[in-house]
Formats: sequence, structure tokens, C-alpha cells
Amino acid sequence: MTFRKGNPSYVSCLMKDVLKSWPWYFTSIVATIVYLLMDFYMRKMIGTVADDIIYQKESFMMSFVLLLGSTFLASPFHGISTYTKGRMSEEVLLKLRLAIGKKTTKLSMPYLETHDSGEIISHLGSELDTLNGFTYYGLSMVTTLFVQLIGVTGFMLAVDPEITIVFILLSLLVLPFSILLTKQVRRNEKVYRSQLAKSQQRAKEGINFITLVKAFRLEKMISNQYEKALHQATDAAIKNEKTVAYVAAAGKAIGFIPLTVMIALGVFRIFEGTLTQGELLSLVAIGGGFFSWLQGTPDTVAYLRKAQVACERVYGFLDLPEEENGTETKRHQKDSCMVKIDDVHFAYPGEKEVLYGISMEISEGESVALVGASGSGKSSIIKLICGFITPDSGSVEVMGNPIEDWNKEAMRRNIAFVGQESHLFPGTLRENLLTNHMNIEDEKLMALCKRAGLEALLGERGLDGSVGEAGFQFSGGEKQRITILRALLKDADLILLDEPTSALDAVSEESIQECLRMLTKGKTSLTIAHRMATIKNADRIYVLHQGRIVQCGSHDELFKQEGQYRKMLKLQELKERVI
Ligand SMILES: Nc1ncnc2c1ncn2[C@@H]1O[C@H](COP(=O)(O)OP(=O)(O)OP(=O)(O)O)[C@@H](O)[C@H]1O
Repeated sequence: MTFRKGNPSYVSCLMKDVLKSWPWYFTSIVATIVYLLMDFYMRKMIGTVADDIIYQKESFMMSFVLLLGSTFLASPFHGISTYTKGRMSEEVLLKLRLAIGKKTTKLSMPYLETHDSGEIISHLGSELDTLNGFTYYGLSMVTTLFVQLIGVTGFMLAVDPEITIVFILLSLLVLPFSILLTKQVRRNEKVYRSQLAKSQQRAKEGINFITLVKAFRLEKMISNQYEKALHQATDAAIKNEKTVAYVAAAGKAIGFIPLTVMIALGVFRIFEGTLTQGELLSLVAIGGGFFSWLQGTPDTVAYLRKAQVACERVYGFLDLPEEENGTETKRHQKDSCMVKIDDVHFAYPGEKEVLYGISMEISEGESVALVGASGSGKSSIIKLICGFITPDSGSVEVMGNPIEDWNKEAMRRNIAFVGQESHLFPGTLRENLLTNHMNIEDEKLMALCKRAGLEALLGERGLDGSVGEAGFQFSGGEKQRITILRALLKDADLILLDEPTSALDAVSEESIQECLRMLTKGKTSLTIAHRMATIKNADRIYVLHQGRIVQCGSHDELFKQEGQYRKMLKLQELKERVI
């Protein structure tokens, strides 16, 4: 996709994309121009045939053949113009859809965490539809405007210069009038688009979190928010419809002036003997056709303004800064520290600092744990290692390379992550397990699934059975075990676990611990754990308190110290005894 960073003229970006489909675009323009010229010629010939009949000229047959010939010849060009316009629009649309999809995966995490996904859905939906309409109708109208003007002027001038000049000057009054009166359409369209996006987001939340919505009886809240956004969108759309209606009505009223003046002048000239009835008929046919086209301009200009907003929103989205990526091709430097974080300070945009001078190391093959109260910054450290967030100061090295030098996709190929919530993608069980397009024999895959306690599941649907939308058909424990197997099959060098058992009960947790042991065996791992018992065997434990590392050591070392670790352990033991 072509777009220039920071350039507000996104319409020119759309034009560049249109020009990439230049064979279709130019064919459509040429076909439209030929069609228009033939149409004007045909209109002119109507008057000539009329005069030939009135004055019983011998040229009647010839004029009649020319009139019929131009009518028949014009039609295929109209067909070619329609097809090529459609073809070009679809090509542009496909490129934009692909670019939006790709962009979504490249946006920075802070952007995705702070923006509604409804925005992205609206870019892919109604905004692209508007752009499609623009490339199909609007663009050819704008591009052929001059041909219309020149064609009309030329053909009419050939009939009668005086009437032509009066008619064209009066007709052109409609253009500035349309541009001025449709100014506020753009403002309302912006409100319409953003509120529509908001309503789509609310609807999506209602569907995605249906269990939560029903359990907490949030239906009313969600539907109120949905309705409010939808009403605001509709209000803005209605305001626009009103403006367009006023402008269209006024355009029609003003529109009759040039036509009436032309007919009056023409009749006067017929009586004067300086114009024939046929010539007036030609003038009315050409001018009338052009004028019905020009009368539609208020609608067209309003539509172009809407398309401009859609263009700004779609290309503005494509112009958003992407996740920072190193340009060098880095590889995992064996025998170097897997992770080295040195004096890192970090604050989320517009928030106060959440990490204060964090320093930690994870050597190859080590199993390291991170513990701390909720909100102490554990997940933020994982995001730092994955390159989802960038430190404000200090440095992060992953697999022997400064994180800013890594191409993030290449780096993450070496990292497997299991988070607090598991998610299955629509598709088969096999597709959910083999994310790296790797070839693994079915027997081996089945054996792993059995070890992970997924035997019953396999029996029912096999590896190629569908997991359903978002894995709704699976229990939390089953989904989490599939997620862990997915990480295991990735065969990554570094395993990051962010409380993978926090959402499960003690019984499910036990079955998952076995999967986790399979996953981390012989690998370097960093585990965030809320149950202290699960990380007792870690080589090293970092204790985080309000964004700072306050203790570091093995379980035995930390247990001997009077500190945060011991406090947390005692608190948990107490809780478990009460339970
Ligand atoms: N995207 C974000 N934007 C702004 N603040 C954030 C964001 N993500 C986390 N925070 C804040 O940063 C702090 C640390 O959050 P973090 O998720 O790292 O803590 P945590 O120790 O993993 O917590 P928990 O155990 O509850 O998951 C918290 O105060 C949190 O509110």
C-alpha cells in the first residue's frame, strides 16, 4: 500500500493505489469518454434527423443511419466502462483489505490495548464499502467532468455559440453552490463513522463475552451502550441526509434556470429565423442530458465528502506507527544470556512509572520465577521481553542481542508464551496445535495429546475435528492444555509462562502442571506464578514489589530471609489452611 507517513492528504494515497490498477482504470476512462462522445453525437443527430424530416432533405437516410449507428456503437463502450470500473474497484478494495489485515498484526501493543477493535472492524466494513462506491462511481465522474464539459461545449458550439455560452455559464453556477452547501457533511460523517465503530465494538463485546454478560446480567448495560452509539451515529447520518436533501432540492430548482433560459432563447431565435427547430432539439437533448448529470452534483459532492472521511480513516489507520523493529537480521547467540534486563524504567503512555530500575538475568537452561502482588509489574516484564513494550530507559537483551536490534517476528519465533487466558482459533485441533507449519507425524501428535490428558477429546473429534468458534466447546482446563501443547510443539528456546493456571481450580491445575513440566523440561523458562508451591523448584526467584525487585534467590535462600517472599508465602499458607 502506498501512503506517506504524516501526510493528511490520504485521497492522494487512494489515487496512487487506483493507479496501480492503471490498465483497468485507463480502459474505464477511455471507454467512458468514447461512450460520452458518442452519446453527445447521438443527441446532436436527433435534431439533425428532425430537421431533415421537417425540411424533407435528401440526407435524411444518412442522418438516420448515423443516429442508429452511434446508438449501437455506444452501448459496448458503456459495457466495457462498467466492467473495467468494477474490476479496478475490486482490485483496490482487495489491496486495502489485505493491507488492513496485515497492519492489524503489526500495530504496537500499546495501541491495540488502548483502542477499540470495533474501529478496525469498521475500517474493514462500511468504510471500505464507501471507498468502493467512490472508486466505482465518484472517480469516473470526477475524471470525466472535463470531458463532459468539453464535449457538451464542443457539440453545442457547433450548433449555436451564443446559446451555448449562456447555457454553460449558468450551469456552472451549481458547482460552487454544491461545494459550499455540503461542507458540514464531512463533519457529520466523521461523527457517524466513529459512533458506528463504537456500536460495533459493543455488539462484539456482547457476543465474545456472552457468558460474563449473562452471568452478571450486563445485557442492559451493553445494549444501552450499543443503542446510545447507534443513536448518535444515526443522528449524524440524518443531519447529513437533511443537508443533502436541501442541497439536492435547491440544485434542482436552480437547475431549471439554464434549461429554461436556453429554451426561451432558442424559441426566440426560431422566430427570428436564425435557428431551426431541429437545432433547438439538438441543444435541448445535449444540454438536457448534461444538465441532469450536473443536477446530480450536489449528491455527488456530498458523497465525495463522505468518501473523503472514509479515505482519511482507512489510510489514517494504515499510517499508524507500527511496532518498532530492528533492521538487522539477528539470530539467537548461543552461550549468551537468554534474557538480560539492566536498570529498566517504564511507564505506560500517560501513566506513572510501573517499573523502577529493574535488573534481572536468565541464563540458558535456567528456570526462573517471578512473584509479587497483583499490579507489581510481573506481566509488564514479560511484555518487555517479548518486545511488546519498549523501556523508557535501561536496556533489554534477548538471546544475546539488544531487543531493539531484533526483527520482532524472528525473535518471537524463538519464544513460546502461555498466558492467563487460553484461546483457541476457529479451525481444527491440528491447526490449533501446529502454528509453525511444522510437519509432525500424527502418531507423535496423538501421543503428546494423550500425555496431556486430551485422549477423550481426540476420541470424539480426532485431530481434524473443528474446535468451534473461539473454542466454546471446550472446558477451561482443556483449552489451557491445548495452548500449552501448542507452545510445546513450537519448540522455542525461551518459554514464558504468565500464571497459566490462575484461572483453574486445584484439580485442573494438577493435570496442567504435568503439561507444564513437559513444556519446560530442558528449556529456559520464566514463570509468573500465583501459587508459590509451583515455583519452589525454580533455579532463581525474583520478588517484585510495587515495580521494584526487592529480593532474588532460590526458594530456600529466600525462605530464610525476613522479607516480602516469606510474607507472601505465609499469607498463602494461611489462606490455604482456611480454605
Ligand atoms: N496497558 C496498560 N496501560 C496502562 N497501565 C497498565 C497497562 N497494563 C498494565 N498497567 C498497569 O501497570 C501496572 C503493572 O501491571 P502488570 O500487569 O504488569 O502487573 P502484574 O504484576 O502482572 O499484575 P497481575 O498479577 O494482577 O496480573 C498495574 O498498575 C497496571 O494497572
